Amino acid sequence: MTASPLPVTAAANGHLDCRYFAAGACRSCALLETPYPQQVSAKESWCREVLADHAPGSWLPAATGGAEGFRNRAKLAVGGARGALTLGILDQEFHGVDLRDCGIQEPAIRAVIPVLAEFLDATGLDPYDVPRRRGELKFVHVTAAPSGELMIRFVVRTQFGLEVLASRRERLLGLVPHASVVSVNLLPEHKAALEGSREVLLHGDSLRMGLGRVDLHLRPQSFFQTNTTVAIALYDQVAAWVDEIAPSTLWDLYCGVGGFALHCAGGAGSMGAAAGGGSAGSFGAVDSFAAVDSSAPADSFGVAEGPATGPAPQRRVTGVEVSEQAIESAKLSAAELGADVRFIAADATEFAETTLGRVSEPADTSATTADPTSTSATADALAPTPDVEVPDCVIVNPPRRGIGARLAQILEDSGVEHVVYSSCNPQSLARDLDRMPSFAVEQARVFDMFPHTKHLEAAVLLRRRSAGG
Ligand SMILES: C[S@@+](CC[C@H](N)C(=O)[O-])C[C@H]1O[C@@H](n2cnc3c(N)ncnc32)[C@H](O)[C@@H]1O
Repeated sequence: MTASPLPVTAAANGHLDCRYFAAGACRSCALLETPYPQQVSAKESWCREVLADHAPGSWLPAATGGAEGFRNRAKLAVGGARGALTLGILDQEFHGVDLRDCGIQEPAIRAVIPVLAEFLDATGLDPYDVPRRRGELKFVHVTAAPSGELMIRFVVRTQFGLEVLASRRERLLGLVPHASVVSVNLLPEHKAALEGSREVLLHGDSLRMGLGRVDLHLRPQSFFQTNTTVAIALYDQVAAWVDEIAPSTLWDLYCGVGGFALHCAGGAGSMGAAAGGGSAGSFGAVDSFAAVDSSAPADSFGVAEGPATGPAPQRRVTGVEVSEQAIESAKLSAAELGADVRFIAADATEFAETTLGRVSEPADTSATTADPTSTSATADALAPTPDVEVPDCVIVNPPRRGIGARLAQILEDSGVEHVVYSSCNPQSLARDLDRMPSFAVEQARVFDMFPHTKHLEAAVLLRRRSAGG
């Protein structure tokens, strides 16, 4: 299948018309036929239902960032035939379906897809043929920064594919001069995976994600929230909660490249002053949020609307993340901001257990978030941590599986007063809350990170119940 030269999407009143969807060629946006405001209210209702036993004190209005052009990352399967490649998805027979005009991608991604298709066509490399297990080109991953700069990653099967692409590096940079990072990832195995473990940088090493108050650095294999506008809303909401709590010691577990830790370090507004120049201090993107549920009660925990004034509180912040690369990026961002944040490459559960002390074994010991491969890698990082104290507040933002029984029990048995839990899976969030009965859910908010799908991000603010409360 080849690309259509016709524009295929048009958004009106938050509704996205998509010819790919209408033709049945792509059904990834399963909720596309539901008007966008209804999608959001249905997600809120579902989330309230899933968390009903935990009775949040209040629900803040859902944060949304628009129904079109919101995805900052495309993971495009390469299909078609040599010289006539498709970039998009593979159908059930593994034939390429070209989605270069997909309307949910950020404009910078939509603009570069045809350029990348032409570049790859000119290499003479074959797309990977799944049934025959032959060919070279598997995926192209593109991430767009708010500046329009790009990270482009090619996933290939063999060293040969890598060498062909490396030999055409200059040509690619001529075609896409705003590519800050270009890399090739090797996935030699025949398996349903989007990338392998070996990554070879051809150009640059990290993409600067300018989020307003904080610039984060993103390397090829690190996690980043897929919707930049909504990610900023999430970071600002959590920073507002943390500022209200005013902890002197804060942990950000599963910190990735440091989004929460850096937004919360030193209090809202102080980061801009610390950063000086650049994009610091701009709150432009936050202005575009729509408050979808106007029925939610207003209270003092709003999203920060601008830089706070006055001296920044002294706050000791520690970020913990299993990916060493992500931690390197976080340290770089902290240094640029002049933020005194300690970042540690470690398993979150092991870190908490080592620091807060051993706890009684939870009932279901099978459910653990500890990464079995991380033990030796993190042992050194964890050995002596004399300057890490029991925190007043812990932020957790785990993968879909949640924090699991062990970490939940550690937090339950600790002296930690507040937990902020940001989750992309309300069901694992509810399970983890069941394991922490000492905490009450004070506030909750849905962040529509993934429009047109049933997925969502939910953040809750927890406070330890007072004795007898
Ligand atoms: C949902 S992402 C959140 C990242 C970050 N908070 C952000 O906003 O970008 C989950 C992160 O947890 C990390 N992770 C996965 N398992 C972990 C573990 N056992 N201990 C620490 N970090 C882990 C992943 O590498 C990933 O960066």
